[in-house]
Amino acid sequence: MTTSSEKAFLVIMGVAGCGKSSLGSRCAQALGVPLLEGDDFHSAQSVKKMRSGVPLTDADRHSWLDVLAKELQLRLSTGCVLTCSALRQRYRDHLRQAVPGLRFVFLALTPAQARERVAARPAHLFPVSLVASQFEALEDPCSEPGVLSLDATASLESLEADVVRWVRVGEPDGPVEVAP
Ligand SMILES: Nc1ncnc2c1ncn2[C@@H]1O[C@H](COP(=O)(O)OP(=O)(O)O)[C@@H](O)[C@H]1O
Ligand SMILES: O=C(O)[C@H](O)[C@@H](O)[C@H](O)[C@H](O)COP(=O)(O)O
Repeated sequence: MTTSSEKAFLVIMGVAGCGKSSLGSRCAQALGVPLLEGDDFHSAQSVKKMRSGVPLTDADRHSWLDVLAKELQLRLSTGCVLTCSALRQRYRDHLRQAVPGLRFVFLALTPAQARERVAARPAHLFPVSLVASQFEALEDPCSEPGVLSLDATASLESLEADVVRWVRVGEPDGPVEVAP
């Protein structure tokens, strides 16, 4: 349970287009904690790679996660909501090392739904051709502790309400699935 003296620390995770930024900003506001947009911390080289349709490697993501871990540690006294793809378990563990007990909200959707959403925002750095590689990298976090798995196609209002309830009311042992 998160009490008023204990600040919320959450990562909103999932593939490109799942709604991390949209839900993250709402949750940060609702929970009264700062928002950290993980994409703002990619290196120029990684941004260039993604823009040109080349998926990031573990090594690209390792240095990015190092930066994000430091940014999380700078917010230990305030809590925060971080948006970060965090596709593999080792990436999530990297962030957990910075903030023990860090919680993850996983926005689940199908490859077709992700492609449709990414294709609808052509000015964005992430091309639709890379969506398949996101699903290849994705390791389902549902067996890990402190994970709330949500249907990314639910309304943002209901997703926000589910997250706020989870943070404020507490979590049972193990992952939680909330129906849309
Ligand atoms: N729950 C939702 N229902 C409908 N559309 C959504 C939802 N969440 C996000 N979107 C839309 O999907 C697209 C991708 O959302 P975004 O928040 O940028 O995802 P991400 O940060 O994971 O790439 C945006 O056009 C956004 O408006
Ligand atoms: O690990 C990765 O491959 C990247 O983090 C990747 O997921 C990308 O940065 C975003 O997903 C694109 O930006 P959006 O998340 O805003 O779509």
